[in-house]
Amino acid sequence: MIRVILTDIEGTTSSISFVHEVLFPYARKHMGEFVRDWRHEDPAVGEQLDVVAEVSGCDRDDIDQLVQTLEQWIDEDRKETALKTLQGMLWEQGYQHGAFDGHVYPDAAEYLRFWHDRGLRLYVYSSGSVKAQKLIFGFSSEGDLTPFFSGYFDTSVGGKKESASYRNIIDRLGVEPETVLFLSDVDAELEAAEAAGLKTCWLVREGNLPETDRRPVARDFREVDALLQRH
Ligand SMILES: CSCCC(=O)C(=O)COP(=O)(O)O
Ligand SMILES: [Mg+2]
Repeated sequence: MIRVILTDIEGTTSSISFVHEVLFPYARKHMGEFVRDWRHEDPAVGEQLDVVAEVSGCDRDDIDQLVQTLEQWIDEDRKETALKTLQGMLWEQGYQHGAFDGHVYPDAAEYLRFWHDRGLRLYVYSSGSVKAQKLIFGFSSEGDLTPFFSGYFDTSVGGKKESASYRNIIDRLGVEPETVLFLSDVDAELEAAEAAGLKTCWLVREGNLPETDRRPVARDFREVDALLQRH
């Protein structure tokens, strides 16, 4: 019996194109100005720059090199926690200034509400920081969806392709792994979740459905709901 839904964002609740064509370019454009303006004002920015220097081996005092590293990480779609934390901070300005709304598929919004109202507990697990997760759902094209979520997990629990991360989440939720359904568009994330004992469903929002009997596949959250009815 599924009691908890744990969902990915990019490619699952939200389009890949919104993340790659709106959020990442905004971060790429504003990163330099953001870290230069805020590194002395906000200790949290300085802390993340310490981590960037440590991970990359850059000189902590060379702000140009640090910015260049962050821009390169954005181009490479690196899931570095420090980058993701800084992105969350600067996207806040974009959402607040109305530069964009968070894209959420209408079917995702509809069924998140429906599952919440039916008593399922909903959580997010994304490489985007918890702040970025709350922003995309709080400023979403479908309205404020944050009241439906009971909690958020980012890469501070571990990478999404590592099964230990899912075991961490299960420990924190205090539930049996087989009562949790993890939704994602990435095969390797689903495999890691399955190795930790979670149930999974593969979201394929675009293109042909893969031929697989390894796990259920759904085009949208309506099809996920049909799967839930069978559990
Ligand atoms: C929280 S919106 C930004 C998403 C993001 O930065 C990202 O890397 C997407 O990762 P996901 O784990 O949601 O596929
Ligand atoms: Mg994804």
